[in-house]
Amino acid sequence: MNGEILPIRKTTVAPVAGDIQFLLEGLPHAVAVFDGNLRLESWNKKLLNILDIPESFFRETRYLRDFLDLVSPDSPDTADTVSSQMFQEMKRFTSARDLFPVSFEHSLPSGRHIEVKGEILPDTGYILTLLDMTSRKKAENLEQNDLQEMSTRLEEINIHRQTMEKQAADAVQMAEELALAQNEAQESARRIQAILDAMADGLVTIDEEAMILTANHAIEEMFGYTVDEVVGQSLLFLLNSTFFIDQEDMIDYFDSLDRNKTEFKRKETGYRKNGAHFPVELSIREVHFNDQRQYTVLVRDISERFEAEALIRKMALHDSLTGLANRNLLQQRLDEALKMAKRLGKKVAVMFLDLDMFKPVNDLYGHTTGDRLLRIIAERLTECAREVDTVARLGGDEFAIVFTNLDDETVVTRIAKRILSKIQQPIEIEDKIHNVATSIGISFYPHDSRIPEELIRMADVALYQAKDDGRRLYRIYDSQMDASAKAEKEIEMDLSRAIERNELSLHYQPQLDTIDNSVVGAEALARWNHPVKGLVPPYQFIPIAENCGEIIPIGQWIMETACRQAKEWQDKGLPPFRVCVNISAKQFHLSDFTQRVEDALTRSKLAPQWLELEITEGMVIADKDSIIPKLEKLSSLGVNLAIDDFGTGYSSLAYLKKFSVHQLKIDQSFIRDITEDHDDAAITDAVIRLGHSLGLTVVAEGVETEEHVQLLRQKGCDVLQGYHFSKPLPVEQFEDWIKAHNERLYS
Ligand SMILES: Nc1nc2c(ncn2[C@@H]2O[C@H](COP(=O)(O)O[C@H]3[C@@H](O)[C@H](n4cnc5c(=O)[nH]c(N)nc54)O[C@@H]3COP(=O)(O)O)[C@@H](O)[C@H]2O)c(=O)[nH]1
Repeated sequence: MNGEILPIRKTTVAPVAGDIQFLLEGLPHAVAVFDGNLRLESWNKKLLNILDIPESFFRETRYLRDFLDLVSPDSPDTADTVSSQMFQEMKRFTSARDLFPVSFEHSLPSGRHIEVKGEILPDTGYILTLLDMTSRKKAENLEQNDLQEMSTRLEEINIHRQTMEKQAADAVQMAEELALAQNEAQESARRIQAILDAMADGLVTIDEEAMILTANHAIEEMFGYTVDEVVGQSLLFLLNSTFFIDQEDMIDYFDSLDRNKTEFKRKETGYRKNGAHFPVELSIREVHFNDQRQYTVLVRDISERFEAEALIRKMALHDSLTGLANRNLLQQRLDEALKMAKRLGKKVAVMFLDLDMFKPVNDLYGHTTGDRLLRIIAERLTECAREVDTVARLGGDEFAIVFTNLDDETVVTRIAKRILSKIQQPIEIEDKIHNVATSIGISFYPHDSRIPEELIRMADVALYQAKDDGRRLYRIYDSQMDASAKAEKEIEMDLSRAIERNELSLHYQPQLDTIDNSVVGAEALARWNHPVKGLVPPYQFIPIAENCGEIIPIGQWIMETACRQAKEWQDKGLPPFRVCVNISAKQFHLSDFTQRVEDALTRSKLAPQWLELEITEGMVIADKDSIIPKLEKLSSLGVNLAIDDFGTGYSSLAYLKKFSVHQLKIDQSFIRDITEDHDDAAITDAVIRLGHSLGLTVVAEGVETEEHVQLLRQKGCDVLQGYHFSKPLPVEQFEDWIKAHNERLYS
């Protein structure tokens, strides 16, 4: 009885052609059965669906060859694939005697992916089964980080599974019925066995003692045993069950099944001959034969579904790049930590972190480097935190940590200090050293709040404060921060609409040649006329715009407006002078920044030598090597480059030599007290000499008095700017000022 299905239930139904058809329709895959001459004998409807053919196709006599033509048309572009070669081979045969069993995967012209199986039938004939693997194939190709697609995949697998379950259940039932007629029709039974053997799911029948009576071919493939080795064993032989204690227990379980239900499902662990474990789903049905109770057990390998579900669970809670917890898991852990802290009278801390200088690394060296850097940061954070804490990546360069079970808050401040120093350690990626840092905000339960969402918000507010206070430091939340954070958020929102609402304008402050007092330049300074708050000074809104990224559109608007204005003045006949535009770090580090400058010049038709870009020392020092080509490109365009606020940063001669800059602007803090403070005077003197030794023009800003003018003239400073000449003025007033100045100068 090796591999055959035993008669299970007495029936009056005799196995006639209609039964075979019925059975074929119940199978989970498309089937075509051919006689010894490879002429189509029977088929099921799934064959029509999978091959996309109408029922009329079967009106004429069909042969195996016709099907192979449908599955793999002779086309040069498919001829190279293994499956196409296989089909070519099969097409050469004219009778079932020449054929051989096949099993391979193939992509249909329709895009469906199928598994093709061909088996020689016991007496004579051939059975071709086509299993639709499209959803499984799609699932194999899924990107790990595409959670959405994974969900779709699971849905597809589930639908596929449900369909298979239904079909398999039907098949089992039909097998039972048809098997009853074995004695009357051995021929049909053998055919049935062949068809059941073509099933992808394993099928065993067991007696009341849970001993295996029959098994189909899929059981062999699934477990690695031959049917002979399986038959006569307990069902437990195929399982590594943590549910069934022993054979007795299993028998009790079967006994206890609800007789009113037709089918029972259990998830179990399959146990292969080679010792490997794999998840299986058992669908158990009770049947009666000669007054004896027996069971059919359909065994489905659910490894794929199991893995997909596990992966989805993991992806739903973890960041795919770093493997850290994601926002969802962080929230879960925070909830748990708060519950535990409440019970045990402990404290909990929420820490928010935001990397400084990550964006330029990402922009300049690409996302691969950016990703590697983030992974290193994740490792460092994990090293700093304790085992019990949850380290999460919230997205981009934002991280968070939940500290649980704290006795006192100092543990967290100690860890914050450790993190600050650890993150600042240089990171080497592909022979390149990168320097990033982090700002940290912290809130505490129960001190700040008992509500998880509030604690998160407060840590975020504290983080903002840390950034405002100069970055690379940590701040602990206090309620004062809320008011300023709220105001800042409001400004952020309003700023995003400032351009379209026409609330921004530029004021211009003249720069004069020290020798002849002619106007050589005008610095464009942004002004924001807020509808409610009135005039908001740039030192208030520019840093916020930088923080929230709004500086990119605002900075672009400023550059375009200044270029247009300069050209307009030239067209009006004013003696030409440079228009100087402050460029923020975020703007400058844009990969297409030079293109943006070129576009502004093209659109305004301003010649490049009349545009000066003011950048700060910090901006260029942060990434010297990659900045040099950018500065060179700008310089080759003919645009002037000035280092703003010189003296307040690195003031390194070495970098100045390398950069194609044209001008140094001495910071106004040195000029203010230059007449009284010897140090300021000495620094100003040194900067002027340094600038000249490098062939640069030196500009002094913040010139407020005639004494300033005299002293700076004495020291050889080239250009002067400050309230002594004029405050920054709106366009019309600036025009009036310049006309009056020129009249005085040249009349
Ligand atoms: N990225 C951009 N930053 C900008 C832009 N416009 C302004 N800013 C930056 O905002 C800061 C404040 O600017 P503002 O209030 O306009 O102050 C400038 C001058 O008004 C002021 N100044 C000039 N002369 C004097 C003086 O004699 N005394 C005195 N007390 N202040 C004076 O100095 C500011 C110009 O500074 P700088 O840019 O360093 O040349 C300021 O940091 C601006 O950079 C913008 O469009 N984009």
